Amino acid sequence: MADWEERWSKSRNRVYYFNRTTNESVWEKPTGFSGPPAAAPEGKVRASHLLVKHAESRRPSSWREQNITRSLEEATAIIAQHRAVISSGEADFATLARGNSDCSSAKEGGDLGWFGKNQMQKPFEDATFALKVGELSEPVFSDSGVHIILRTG
Ligand SMILES: O=C(O)CN(Cc1ccccc1)C(=O)c1nc(-c2ccccc2)[nH]c1C(=O)O
Repeated sequence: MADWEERWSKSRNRVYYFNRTTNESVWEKPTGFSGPPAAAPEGKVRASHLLVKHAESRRPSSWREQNITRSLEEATAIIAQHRAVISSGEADFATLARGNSDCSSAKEGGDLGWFGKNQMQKPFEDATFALKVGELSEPVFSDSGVHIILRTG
């Protein structure tokens, strides 16, 4: 198990796991993986996010809810509540994102992998690049909805 290492797939723009002993590559994190994180690709950051959509979102629909009607104000209050729970250590980011994020990345605990400039919406990019690794953003507003972002790499 200790032979696994995290690597970066440029073609798929996401991490994968390589076993140095068996030369096997897998997309899913092997259970018990505790190797060093992939080295940061030049000029890129890694982040997870929790997205709460609202009626004015560009696409007010998600895996969680077919037709999202909450208001921007309600979404902001929900995001603030999630932020408080994460900041208090009551729940971990990935667990909360997995169950509550309106983004398809919820399935990965909110992980978006590594990305560089000009890949994400500007408010999202600016907020992420302003974070230190391990830091949690304030609520961020984009065309998708309201986010909290955890910079992880
Ligand atoms: O799917 C759409 O038409 C609207 N989008 C994607 C989107 C939203 C704005 C601009 C470009 C693409 C979203 O609503 C969306 N945005 C995100 C997103 C936003 C910022 C960073 C990462 C993901 N996820 C989703 C999603 O459904 O899963």
